[in-house]
Amino acid sequence: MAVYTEVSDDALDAFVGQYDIGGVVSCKGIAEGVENSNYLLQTERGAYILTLYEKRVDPGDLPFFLGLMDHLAARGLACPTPIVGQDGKTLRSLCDRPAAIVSFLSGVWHSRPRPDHCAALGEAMAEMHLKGADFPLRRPNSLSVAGWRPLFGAIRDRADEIAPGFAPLVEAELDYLDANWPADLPVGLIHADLFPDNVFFLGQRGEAGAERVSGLIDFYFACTDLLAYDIAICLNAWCFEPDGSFNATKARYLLSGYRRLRPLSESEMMALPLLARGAAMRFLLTRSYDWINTPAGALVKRKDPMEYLHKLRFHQNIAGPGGYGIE
Ligand SMILES: Nc1ncnc2c1ncn2[C@@H]1O[C@H](COP(=O)(O)OP(=O)(O)OP(=O)(O)O)[C@@H](O)[C@H]1O
Ligand SMILES: N[C@@H](CCO)C(=O)O
Repeated sequence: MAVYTEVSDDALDAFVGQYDIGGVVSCKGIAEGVENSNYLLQTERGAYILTLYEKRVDPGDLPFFLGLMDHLAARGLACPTPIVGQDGKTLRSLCDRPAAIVSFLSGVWHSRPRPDHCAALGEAMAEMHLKGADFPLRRPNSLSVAGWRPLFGAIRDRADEIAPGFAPLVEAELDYLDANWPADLPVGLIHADLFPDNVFFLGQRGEAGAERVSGLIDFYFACTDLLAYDIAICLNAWCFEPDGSFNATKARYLLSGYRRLRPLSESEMMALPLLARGAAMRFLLTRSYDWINTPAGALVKRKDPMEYLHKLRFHQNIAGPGGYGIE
């Protein structure tokens, strides 16, 4: 459970008193997520999400994240809207952490998404890319190719705790990614963490095509980067089965859904295997870092780095976009 910071009743009442959302009815820690402390806040006016920003979020980036959600929500994308306080601000401080309240979105996420969910995800991601195109702020992706080597440097000494032979394997892959990472693909606003738990669906469950995306959440890795890299992250996060096998049908649906709204160039298609290797490396490294560094006693379930080592190996053997079910 991702609650790193406990909030006392008095501190919460004083905090919520700075908004026009009524008094606190209840506030419960949310048993999902690994990055920040999240609470489901029920007030006299309705349901909200209270987030206290923790370790990996740079406070200097918060105006970007909150401004982005505001921008996308104003253009009709289903995403949380930051709530403005009586002082006109969305960002303030609680228990010595930066904190904000955002709107609550209904829906459920699917731990085993079907192909039709992947198609809907593809469309929603393309809609986000299009609606983010005129967002005026920029934020470089600190977890892209230039950030991976320093991240690995921070865990290299304990790399054998992840897997025997982990260090040389990662170093060889980093050399390859550094040498081949594309520089000339379309760039824009990307989510960069669009995993199934960050995409909510509503509608008739169980019936293919009957559910619609009701919300994208967790914009706290959003940045300015290659648009196709966002797709590569999703190929990793949505298209592998629990037994580790790759589901090319899901990949085809995901890419077709995306291309219905935003066509992909030939160069973007050809770059997908490389971008997917990079995306696998990103989550392999952050999960490895967390595996080694999560504080004892934190109410959080660590995510398995080995899942991403397996995915990396899969993409290393893909020659072109045909490997993802498309030509
Ligand atoms: N706006 C929202 N509406 C409804 N539920 C939300 C909202 N924001 C967050 N949640 C709930 O809180 C959980 C954790 O949120 P979030 O994914 O932002 O946390 P996180 O710590 O950044 O996690 P991670 O980066 O691991 O996905 C979500 O799975 C969801 O259940
Ligand atoms: N979605 C990430 C956690 C947040 O970065 C993962 O599954 O590793």
